[in-house]
Amino acid sequence: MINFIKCHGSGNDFILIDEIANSYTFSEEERRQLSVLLCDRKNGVGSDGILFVMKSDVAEARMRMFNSDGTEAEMCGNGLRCVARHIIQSDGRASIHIETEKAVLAVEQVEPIYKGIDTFSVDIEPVSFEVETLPMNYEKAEAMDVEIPGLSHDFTFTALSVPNPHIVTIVDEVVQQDLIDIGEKANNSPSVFPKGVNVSFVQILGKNKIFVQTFERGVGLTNACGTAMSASTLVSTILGPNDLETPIVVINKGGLVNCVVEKADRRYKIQLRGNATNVYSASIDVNISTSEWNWIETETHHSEIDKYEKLKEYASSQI
Ligand SMILES: N[C@@H](CCC[C@H](N)C(=O)O)C(=O)O
Repeated sequence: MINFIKCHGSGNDFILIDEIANSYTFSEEERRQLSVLLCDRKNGVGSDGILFVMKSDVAEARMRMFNSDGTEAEMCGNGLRCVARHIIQSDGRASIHIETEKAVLAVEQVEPIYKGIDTFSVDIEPVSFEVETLPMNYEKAEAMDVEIPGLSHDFTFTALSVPNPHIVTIVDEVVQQDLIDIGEKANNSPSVFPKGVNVSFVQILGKNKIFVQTFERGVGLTNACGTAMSASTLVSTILGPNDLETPIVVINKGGLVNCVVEKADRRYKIQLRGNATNVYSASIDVNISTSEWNWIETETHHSEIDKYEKLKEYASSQI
């Protein structure tokens, strides 16, 4: 039997499995198989990924994030807010640390970004523009606002890791089919992106206000991607009209978040602030070896869902 919480950050939805509270001990292969089985939107529970909450020797907890195709990501910004909420609400402290694959990150509960929405802030770092950190094979050490050979002649991209890999382009209008085409091409170009890449289109809506949509590595088109919105805020601060140290409103298909970019010496740090909404809690019976599973029990969190709908309505009125 597996207990989990179905949650989302900006409509980027996850199955959160607390391995500590439930004393689960999955093998690496089981985590991969569970992700493919349960994230499937047709025959599974349906989600963009699984968040495994594990013990940490250096922080209050450790987060591991698996995409719906079973690959593991270095980081997940929307997922980290959901894990932050989960640990903060059981721990009782409003400000803690969570270990991720590349860094131990500060997370905290902050002022609501919209009325009635419990809001969590997570640090997104380390940030690097060196192409080898994605990794990306390119003729120069950095790829800043350039055409990427083989991808498209119509768009210029900036490559960065936060620390998962991203390429970001600023467009006049987001054309979803272009994003899908480029996302698929980039993720089928191992000679350029040996570990794949998240691809984002950014539309500048005004000063300190952007719209972002992302084709995620290991998933495809999602409602929102937290690390992508952070990377897009940084790129549109360097190349566009956004201010440093100011909450940038980032509208997405699933709602909105705020991102704040800080610069110290030549290093950037981004804070991502937004919802972490629990949709339902569930128990399922799973046989990983036969890929069979059944619902045992679910409890829907109606009032959270209703409050989030209001934020979503407001966000879509802002595009
Ligand atoms: N949606 C996530 C990122 C999930 C991982 C990504 N698909 C990758 O493989 O890097 C977020 O909110 O950051």
